[in-house]
Amino acid sequence: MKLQIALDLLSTREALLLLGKVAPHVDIIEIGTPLVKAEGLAVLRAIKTAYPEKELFADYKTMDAGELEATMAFEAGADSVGVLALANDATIAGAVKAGYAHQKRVVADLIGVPPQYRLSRISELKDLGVSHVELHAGLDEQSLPGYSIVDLLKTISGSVLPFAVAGGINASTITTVRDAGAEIAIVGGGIYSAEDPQDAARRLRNAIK
Ligand SMILES: O=C(CO)[C@H](O)[C@H](O)COP(=O)(O)O
Repeated sequence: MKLQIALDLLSTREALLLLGKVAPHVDIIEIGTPLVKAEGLAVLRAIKTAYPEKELFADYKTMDAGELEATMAFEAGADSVGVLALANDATIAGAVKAGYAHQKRVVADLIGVPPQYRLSRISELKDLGVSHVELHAGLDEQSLPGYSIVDLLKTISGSVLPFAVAGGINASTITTVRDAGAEIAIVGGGIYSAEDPQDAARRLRNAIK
């Protein structure tokens, strides 16, 4: 299983400072939605220039104009881009078309898809040419009473596509995510909010070695 850091920060400077500490421990660098909203395409270019050997994921959460937004991200250096699974099929198909054109990856983010529809939506996404999905409890959902990553993981069992997982993963839950069959564990706050982000990233890496 790969480890992806979600840079849900507000400036390129903060992102580069954090990566200076944690990059050796992660496989994929995610430009988080707040960061790309704050800094635009320039942050993709800056991070890809600084870390050309790392896979770069742009968390666009695209809901419309799939081909255009995916193309923008790919041309700025992203290796993969996120489109919302809730988007219209035409949006998904547009993003997939851009992925083929650039030989890069489109990830459909299941955030907001009700649990009972997740598996059927994944089958439809597969038919649309999507190769990977993200099982995702967003920051707001995680803050609700009773949120449990174990319950979240139950809803992906039987997926016909490889999946990443995001939803407040930390060093004590990452092995559960791996054991559920995830291809990628995405960690944001578990690293950037830790007292010692370098140590947090190292412990996450060691847990899944
Ligand atoms: O996309 C996101 C929120 O919408 C986050 O990047 C994702 O949830 C990972 O962060 P965390 O580990 O803090 O949940």
